[in-house]
Amino acid sequence: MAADLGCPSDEGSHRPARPRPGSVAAPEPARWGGARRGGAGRGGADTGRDVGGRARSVGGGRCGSPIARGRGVRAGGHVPAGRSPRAGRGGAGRGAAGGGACGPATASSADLPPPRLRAAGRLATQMSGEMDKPLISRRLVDSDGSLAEAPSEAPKVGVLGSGDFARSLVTRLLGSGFSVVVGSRNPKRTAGLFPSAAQVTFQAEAVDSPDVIFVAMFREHYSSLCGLSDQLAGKILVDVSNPTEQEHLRRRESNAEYLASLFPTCTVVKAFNVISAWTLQSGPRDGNRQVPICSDHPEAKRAVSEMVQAMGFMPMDMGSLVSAREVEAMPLRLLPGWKVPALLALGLFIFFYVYNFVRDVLQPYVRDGKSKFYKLPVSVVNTTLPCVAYVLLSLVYLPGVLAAALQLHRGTKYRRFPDWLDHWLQHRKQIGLLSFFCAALHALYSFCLPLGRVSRYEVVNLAIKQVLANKSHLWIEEEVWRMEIYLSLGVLALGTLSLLAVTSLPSIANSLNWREFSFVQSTLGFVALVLSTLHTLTYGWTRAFEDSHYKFYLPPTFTLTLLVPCVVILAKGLFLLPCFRHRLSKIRRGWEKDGAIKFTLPMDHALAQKTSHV
Ligand SMILES: NC(=O)C1=CN([C@@H]2O[C@H](COP(=O)(O)OP(=O)(O)OC[C@H]3O[C@@H](n4cnc5c(N)ncnc54)[C@H](OP(=O)(O)O)[C@@H]3O)[C@@H](O)[C@H]2O)C=CC1
Ligand SMILES: [Cu+2]
Repeated sequence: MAADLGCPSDEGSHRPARPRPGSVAAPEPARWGGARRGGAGRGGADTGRDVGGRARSVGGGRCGSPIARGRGVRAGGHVPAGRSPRAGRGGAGRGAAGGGACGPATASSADLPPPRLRAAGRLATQMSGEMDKPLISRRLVDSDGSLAEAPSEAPKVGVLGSGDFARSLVTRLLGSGFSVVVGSRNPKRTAGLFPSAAQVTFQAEAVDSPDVIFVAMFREHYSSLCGLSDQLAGKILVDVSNPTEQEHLRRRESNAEYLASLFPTCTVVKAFNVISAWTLQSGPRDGNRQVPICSDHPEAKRAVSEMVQAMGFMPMDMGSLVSAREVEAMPLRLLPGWKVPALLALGLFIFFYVYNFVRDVLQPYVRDGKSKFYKLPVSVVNTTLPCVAYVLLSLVYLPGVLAAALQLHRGTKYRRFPDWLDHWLQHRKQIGLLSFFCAALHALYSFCLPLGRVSRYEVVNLAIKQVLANKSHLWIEEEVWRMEIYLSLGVLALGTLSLLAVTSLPSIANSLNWREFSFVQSTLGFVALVLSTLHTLTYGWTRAFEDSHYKFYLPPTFTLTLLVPCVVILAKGLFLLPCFRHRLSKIRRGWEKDGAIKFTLPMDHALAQKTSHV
């Protein structure tokens, strides 16, 4: 497959003349200063990590690649003699045949010089130390704020391409202490776009000295690099590209695998495709620090991982190059995990909106000819939102109840739940957050209600009626109490829900231990459900029993919404009964009804004896 895609070998390919249009800064020893933010290149330099030329340790140090440690890769960067870095991909055959992929006809993957990869490993090792150093060295910053010159001993990295991504990458690499050489088809035109510390030259010259070369180009232009295959042999090519959704669906082979098939004598590493040019430029943030990396060659992967760390990101080992397809799919995903919960929320919203419309707008219009269509934008929405929030909240706790019932029924926890229940359990967080969102909107709408003309006219009209009826004091004690309790319970329910929402944020969740997390999510979540139920009941009060509230024979909306939450609350109450609680806790600790495992609870021998042979 790979060989078919390759372009013919081009041993005698001509090289373009090599003028040096880009400024090559005079090398100077590095002295590291404070962090800064400021303009360099197009959008301003970011805070890169200054680690160049100082740290010498890896593996043992805290900047040692977790990938290398986790996978048992030797820190020395040694490749066993005779073992090709690309042996796993069968590159030797392709390279020797010279018919398919780009590359010298005689080159094979077995010819790949390990020292080159070792050098790359050392390069990254140099860069990866002392992560807490200031991000950009003062020496690298010109008086005009642009990046000036890279230190002489800084390891050299190549970048092919001069587009948006290349420019951000170069800025960050320079800020992280690397020396960068950019390869462009037209260096004269593009040199001005890069910080002056970067050397901008023709592609052929740019790939000569660095061992690691970023290919910051689109896939369709990869084959235009075939003429450089001699010089690229044995080097690490970093594929940063992303396909479009259509391309991803159409092609079975990832961009990185395609690049590897074009250059069988190179080692291809997939990395950085999930990081946008903007993030590269502005610096990593908590949410998007992870950089998935995959390659068939552990040493190359380690070298790139350590560069990733040196640039302030977090490498994530995704295995061999076959995973590149999965890595390339990552930026294409649109809110994975939210589709079903969002559709569920939308479905519930539409159902309750139509139901409320029929009861509150259509029925008065049909029966009395009263136009209440003004209720559509605010009033009907505000009666719908709490229904959706409340039902969604109960749907967060219903699958847990169903799972417990299933375990009780089966008498074991070692049988898989049906797929639908599994999926439901996995989506509880998203359903809960959507419930919080609807509840928060309901609170906002309720605050805004008095601002509308409707409530103003209603108050004035009521006042006029009172005056005409010669009544001076309107005070219905029961209504006052109902509303006070109703409001207070609503605020408490929303407050508890916000606590749940906040603790579901990864940064907060990570700071809690398991017991704290489950207390908040399980116990407080249940409290929120009970508070919401009481809020709904005080809203409904006696209306469920009054005929006038059955419009078109449809019961009031709140009675419908009470259905699922009440089932959940009752079931939870049921599972708290000692007989169910003990059995459930035994099952969850490994006991099985008819299975091989006869489990005895240490604290309760008598009960264990009674139930172990049920
Ligand atoms: N932009 C982003 O935020 C991200 C981009 N990426 C990936 O990075 C790669 C580059 O993206 P981006 O910088 O936005 O793209 P651009 O179109 O801005 O840049 C592509 C560069 O490729 C070079 N190139 C080399 N050969 C050719 C050719 N034959 N035809 C056209 N251009 C050629 C050009 O540089 P020159 O003229 O100097 O040779 C050009 O500047 C893509 O694969 C993209 O998927 C990945 C993550 C994020
Ligand atoms: Cu409410």
